[in-house]
Amino acid sequence: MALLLAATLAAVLATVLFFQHFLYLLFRQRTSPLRNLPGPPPPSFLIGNLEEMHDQENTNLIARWEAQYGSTFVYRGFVGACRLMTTDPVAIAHILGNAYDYPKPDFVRDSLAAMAAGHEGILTVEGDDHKRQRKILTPAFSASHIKSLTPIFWDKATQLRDILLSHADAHANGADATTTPTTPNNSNTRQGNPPRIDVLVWLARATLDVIGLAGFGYSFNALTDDTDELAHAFGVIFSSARKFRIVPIIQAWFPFLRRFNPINATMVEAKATMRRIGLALIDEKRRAIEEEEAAARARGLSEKSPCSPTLEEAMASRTAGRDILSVLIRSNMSSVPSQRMSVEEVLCQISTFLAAGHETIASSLTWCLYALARDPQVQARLREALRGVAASSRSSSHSHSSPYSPLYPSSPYSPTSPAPPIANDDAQDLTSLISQCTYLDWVVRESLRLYAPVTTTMRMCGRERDEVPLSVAGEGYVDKSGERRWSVPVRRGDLVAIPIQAVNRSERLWGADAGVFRPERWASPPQDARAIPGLYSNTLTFLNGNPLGGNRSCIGYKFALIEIKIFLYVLIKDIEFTIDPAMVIEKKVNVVTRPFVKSEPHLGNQMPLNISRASHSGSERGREGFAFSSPTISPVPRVPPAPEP
Ligand code: HEM
Repeated sequence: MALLLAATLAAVLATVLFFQHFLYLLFRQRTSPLRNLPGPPPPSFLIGNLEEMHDQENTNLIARWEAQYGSTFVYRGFVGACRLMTTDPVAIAHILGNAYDYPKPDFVRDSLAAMAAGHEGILTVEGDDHKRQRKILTPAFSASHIKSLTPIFWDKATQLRDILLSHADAHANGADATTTPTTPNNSNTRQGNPPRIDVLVWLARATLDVIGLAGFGYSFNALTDDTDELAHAFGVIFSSARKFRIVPIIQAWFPFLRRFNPINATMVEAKATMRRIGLALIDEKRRAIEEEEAAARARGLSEKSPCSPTLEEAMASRTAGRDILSVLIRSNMSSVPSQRMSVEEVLCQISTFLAAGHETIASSLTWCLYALARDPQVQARLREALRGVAASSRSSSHSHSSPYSPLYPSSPYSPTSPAPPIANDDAQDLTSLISQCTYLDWVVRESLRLYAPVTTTMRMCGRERDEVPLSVAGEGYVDKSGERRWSVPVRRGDLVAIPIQAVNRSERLWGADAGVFRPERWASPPQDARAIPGLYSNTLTFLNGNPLGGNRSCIGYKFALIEIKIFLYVLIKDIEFTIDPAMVIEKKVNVVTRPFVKSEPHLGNQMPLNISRASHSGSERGREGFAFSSPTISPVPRVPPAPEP
């Protein structure tokens, strides 16, 4: 009886608290200064515009709102709560430049933590914890360090190319390509046509292999084997298609309801696997570093700090000591004890890198290949530029000492055999060469502009009150009283959406052809676009930050750019990608943007492209031996393609 009474009281109390919070939200909403901004009417009182927002990548929603309400407006969330959205470069610079005063809202951090990043990883922590972690992680992402990892990128790109070529050749020779041992069950081979390959799945495997080796010295071997338990565990946690569900929206405002989420046994098991392997990796790296240090001391280097160049040089000879996790652990060990990361924090970085460093790059490369398949002229021009790099490299270096050189059309190992040794100075030289290839650079900039893997991010005002400034040269906005304003009043708890993709594609900033894939635009980007406060290339693809106010920009952007360029070089040089013109590709966002075929939603995320061995034209053969790098490339006249999805 007493138990029943207690349960009833608890239920009544919970209901009262629930309604009290609900009333508070309604009151907050009625008094919000954001109510005075223009914006689209909410189709639903309960969930505002959230359902439309969920599918915005395919409907051009934000561009339509921007055209109708200007660059700064509000849309509605749960129970009509105003959320500020702006494509105004000055407003975005203010919010990103004061990142610690505009943290990620709790519900975003919770969903990132659940996705893979954990609650103590750099993607989810805020304030001083973030500053401390970022400082320790920074050396692992320096340009010179990432360059030392490039042999891994070359190996994996070449291994992928060989798998795809063996598939294309088997098909050309009349064999049933689906029987190729290394082919996952995702090809659709039609007689007479080049084989259709789901490039998304292959790129996901290759980039997982890269982050495994470069990130932690861990071999997933995903290109040749899909049985690795860590890869499986990660796949479960970072699960695929996301439907619009109302429960997480309500949980965002009533966090205690999250306790009632059903326990998913597969997920629990996957998290336990990630933790077990992560702890083993940390332990292994730490012991290796301690042994290295002991060996260095024994050689008379004991007075040097663990990060001194001499010791770095000594360690650099071992691939095992070069991965990001090793550098992070070394940097952690040499920090002041009070500033070090705990084991739990280091563990969270492993899953963060897996999530942030693999799906994003697979998505970028997939969309880039798609754009190139839809525009054969750009693809041909890129191939010609890349073959020019190869020719120029051959003419400048007569011998490549490694048993495997990425330059040569066919590597001497088969896709199923173990990867060759990674130590490869040639790989670093060639990386420097392709970094100077102007047309490759334009293609990468353009595809990262048009297909930013992360399309929107969310921030919350942490200041009691603030005025978000807008561009004085811009139009501002007209408030409900008819007055034009150039700043937006916000208060603690107000949500701000940063529409990365919409800014990257804004016609106001990029001109009327903003939605078209046109690498030549990078010869002279429009003046208005130069105001976008992006870390890279006047786009928001990698966001931006400010070391004083908080730097939440992508720490891995140099890693990403080099990996993307190397993969494009290796693949495009030898493989021609085409797409069935009747196929409609749409997007689905689950943290990163993935494609699916509109008529085949039951097949989930995929990007089916046709592949064949690229031929060498006479003019390309004639170019061999000539320097390729010309800072100005005259635009090729071509029919403007249709806007991209
Ligand atoms: C094309 C590839 C990539 C894109 C487009 C990308 C994009 C982004 C974006 C937009 C953010 C900010 C997220 C937010 O605050 O809401 C971010 C943060 C981050 N990225 Fe990347 N990323 C890429 C590759 C990588 C790689 C390769 C790594 C690591 C190996 C990485 C590691 C991180 C980390 C650790 C953060 C959190 C930084 C912080 O909060 O201080 N990313 N990335």
